[in-house]
Amino acid sequence: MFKIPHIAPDRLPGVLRLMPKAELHLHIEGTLEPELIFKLAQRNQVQLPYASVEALRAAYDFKDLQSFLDIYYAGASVLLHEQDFFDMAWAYLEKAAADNVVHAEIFFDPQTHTARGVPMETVIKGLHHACQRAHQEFGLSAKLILCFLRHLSEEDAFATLEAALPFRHYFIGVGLDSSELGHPPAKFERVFAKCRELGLHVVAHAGEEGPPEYIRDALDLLKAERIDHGVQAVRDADLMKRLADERVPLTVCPLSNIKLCVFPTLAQHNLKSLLDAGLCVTVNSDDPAYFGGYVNDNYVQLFAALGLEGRHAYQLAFNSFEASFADAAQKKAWEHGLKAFFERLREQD
Ligand SMILES: Nc1ncnc2[nH]cnc12
Ligand SMILES: [Zn+2]
Repeated sequence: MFKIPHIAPDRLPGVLRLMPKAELHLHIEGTLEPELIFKLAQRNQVQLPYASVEALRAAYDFKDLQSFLDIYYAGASVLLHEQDFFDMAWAYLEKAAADNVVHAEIFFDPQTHTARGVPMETVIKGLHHACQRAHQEFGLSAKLILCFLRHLSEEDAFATLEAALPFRHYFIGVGLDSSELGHPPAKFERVFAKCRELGLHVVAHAGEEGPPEYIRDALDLLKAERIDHGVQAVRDADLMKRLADERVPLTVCPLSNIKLCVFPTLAQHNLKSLLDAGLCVTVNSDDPAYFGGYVNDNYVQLFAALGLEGRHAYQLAFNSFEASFADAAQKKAWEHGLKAFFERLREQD
């Protein structure tokens, strides 16, 4: 077994920031910073219901998932042209590269845009070109995952899939997001079956606010390969055992869970219990522009609040590569790089 060197607590934040990692739960529309929202609003002559960047930021005081989603969809209304989607994704990818993210699997919500008359092609090509450039400039591999909005109908999801098929080679999978309670996975069983037939990877948000049954249904009905959030699994011992036995990855988003009142404080977050139970947990930022931090902020604040150590850092980064949809050779290379990173820390001791 690879021996992780002890890292003094004061060195840990620096190590977490420098450590190579993958980000697997990131909504690109959730990276729109207020400054960019205002810039795009001006460029596209879109009227915003907030007087200033400060007034918009002051509204980021959420009581649950729905209160966040209402503002998040309003923020996305400034995106109209391919350049807008490029600019949004590029701003995120620059930050991700600075955070030593070597691989990102990025969610996008096409229905938020097509419902406003923005063509699917505009959305996907703008995002794709930013991903391509990040690979060229930073060596960061960035892949897209198309999410269906679960508060809309399955029929709408089918129409969205149809519209996206001409651009099939620009995205690697599909996901399910938006308002969870009252919109169980069963609602999307047929469209997910179709996506699997098309060879797309499938993931789903489940157990963020919703009950453990939604996680089980995401696995059994949608055949989800990863569960986004999944923190409510702790309420069901059988489900916990299954998630551990099958090593189903959970893409956990600590700062998101605090901002949306899933846990009262970071110190009360259950990520350590999930890790200790042997689950393949990963750390991610969800909607960093709204939740107060990008992926490294999630790592650093979580580690401080829960008293996590170097071995947890290694495990979480390792899990992020294991849980990714990259091919086996690529995963091996990243895992090798991660080990080399921790070996170098030992030499510096
Ligand atoms: N945390 C989240 N849960 C569900 N849908 C989302 N869309 C963007 N962020 C989300
Ligand atoms: Zn999410």
